[in-house]
Amino acid sequence: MSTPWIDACGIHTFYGSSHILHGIDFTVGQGETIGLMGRNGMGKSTLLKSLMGLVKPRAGSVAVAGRDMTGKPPYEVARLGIAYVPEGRGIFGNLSVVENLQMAARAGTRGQRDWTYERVLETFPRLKERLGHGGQQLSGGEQQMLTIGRALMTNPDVLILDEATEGLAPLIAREIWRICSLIKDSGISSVIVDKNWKHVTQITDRNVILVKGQVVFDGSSDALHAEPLLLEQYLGV
Ligand SMILES: Nc1ncnc2c1ncn2[C@@H]1O[C@H](COP(=O)(O)OP(=O)(O)OP(=O)(O)O)[C@@H](O)[C@H]1O
Repeated sequence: MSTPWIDACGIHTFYGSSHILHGIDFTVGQGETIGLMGRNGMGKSTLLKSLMGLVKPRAGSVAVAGRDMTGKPPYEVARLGIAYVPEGRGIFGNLSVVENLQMAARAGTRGQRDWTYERVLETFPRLKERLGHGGQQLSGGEQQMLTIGRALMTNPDVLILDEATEGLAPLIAREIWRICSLIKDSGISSVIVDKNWKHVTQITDRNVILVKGQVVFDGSSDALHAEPLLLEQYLGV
């Protein structure tokens, strides 16, 4: 089997004395699209931050592309091809759409430049109409498109999307799901956190559910659909 892009073992993460993640194993294989689910406060964002080096796990290890990155800073993790779109986004509001995209441009870890400025604009027609606008003039949905577009400009191997469609109008959310499918088809691995399990499982190969900082389910979308009681018990649907 090829080396996974991300391979985390036995992660324990704390905020002060609060023990949030209790020994999580989490892998992202090459070309895999993974849904990370669970109710509010179960530790999804904390897991993503632990993978990215934004929060330092107290125990366990994180390998990226076969290299031990445990405790390494976020920019080093990002340089190994992991693009992270945090909850609540984080574009540069005082820069235009063009500037936000162009400042992110770089080749990927294998020199790939599949995602060019032109391709990103083709993928996000709405952004194309707003090139000169400042980041802060965009709607929430457009800001989310811009953050995803910016992440793609780095030609990542893995795209991590926290709360992919949170707070977006249904039509815009649908557009984000369309883009997630395109990203999957392009061969980029992704980890998608979203409340809408129906949309998530339509495009994911594998789904991981967290309850109180532990993995309670790790399986295919078909396996999850076949167990409606799990959905009710773990996701409250
Ligand atoms: N910076 C922090 N300091 C202290 N506690 C925190 C911090 N960030 C999160 N927590 C707590 O850690 C737990 C897990 O939070 P986390 O954000 O990882 O959950 P989540 O599954 O992503 O949920 P949500 O969908 O609400 O973001 C929660 O109890 C939360 O209150």
